[in-house]
Amino acid sequence: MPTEQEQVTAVPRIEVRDLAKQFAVRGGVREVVDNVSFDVAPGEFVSVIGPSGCGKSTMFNILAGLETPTSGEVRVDGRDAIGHREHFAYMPQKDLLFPWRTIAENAALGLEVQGVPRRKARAQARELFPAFGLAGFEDSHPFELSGGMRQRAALLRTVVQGREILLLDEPFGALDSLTRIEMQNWLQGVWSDHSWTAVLITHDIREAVYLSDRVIVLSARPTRVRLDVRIDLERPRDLAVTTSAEFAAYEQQLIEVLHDESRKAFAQQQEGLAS
Ligand SMILES: Nc1ncnc2c1ncn2[C@@H]1O[C@H](COP(=O)(O)OP(=O)(O)OP(=O)(O)O)[C@@H](O)[C@H]1O
Repeated sequence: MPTEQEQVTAVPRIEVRDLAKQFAVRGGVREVVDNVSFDVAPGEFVSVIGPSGCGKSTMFNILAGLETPTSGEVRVDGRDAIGHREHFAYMPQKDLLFPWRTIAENAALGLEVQGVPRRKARAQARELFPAFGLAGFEDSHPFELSGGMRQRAALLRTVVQGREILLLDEPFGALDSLTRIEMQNWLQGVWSDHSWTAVLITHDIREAVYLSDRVIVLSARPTRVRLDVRIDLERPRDLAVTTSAEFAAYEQQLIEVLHDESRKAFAQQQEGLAS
């Protein structure tokens, strides 16, 4: 455990400062992100929740270097990261594996694109198969795997490229509830084994509390940080913690704020429809 002094002086892994994003739309501009600021410490697991359409994916695209902000800063390990794509291992909602490639071939693809020779890339990817629960499936094709396994293979493909900050955009949204719980437990395990820093977008408050050190609630559009809550539940966590009074209190606090913002977002959408 770092000392209190080390925690105070450590450079945050990710610094987001006064981030704003507007899109040009017919008849004007659409303000989507409005002065969002937060830090993520090295090794921290932070979840981001917010009403539908508030700007979560836009913010993630800026972090991932896929979109440039209108103003504000993103720094990774103290350095400007705007427009840089190399820092983040991205786990999307859909696995995006190539159906005609084997899992090992899919997993090595990112390395091969970076110029690593094919044999070396595949050997490097294969080393991670056991930790990702994929041992024995190296030569299978995506259609032979379950949804959860395909998601793990997609994450393996980005992690093997040495990107140690995970950006997880609702990665379990399409999975059935039992597989989802298995994946949450698996993610908790690999996250702590590898000391990754992780930022997760989710609509599931229970998932956010269960996995996170902190949960950030974003407001309705244009989005701002409405609440930033530290989750002080002991780790490692197991399912029993989800029935505790502390867990329920966190859920309640987050649900109230999220519902308040969702009502505003819904009203905005109604106004938009009426105008
Ligand atoms: N390229 C674009 N041009 C114009 N508007 C955009 C563009 N990209 C996103 N938006 C708008 O920005 C807003 C936020 O979209 P975004 O996808 O970031 O929200 P979200 O919080 O991720 O939504 P959800 O929770 O439903 O996935 C939406 O109103 C969307 O229409």
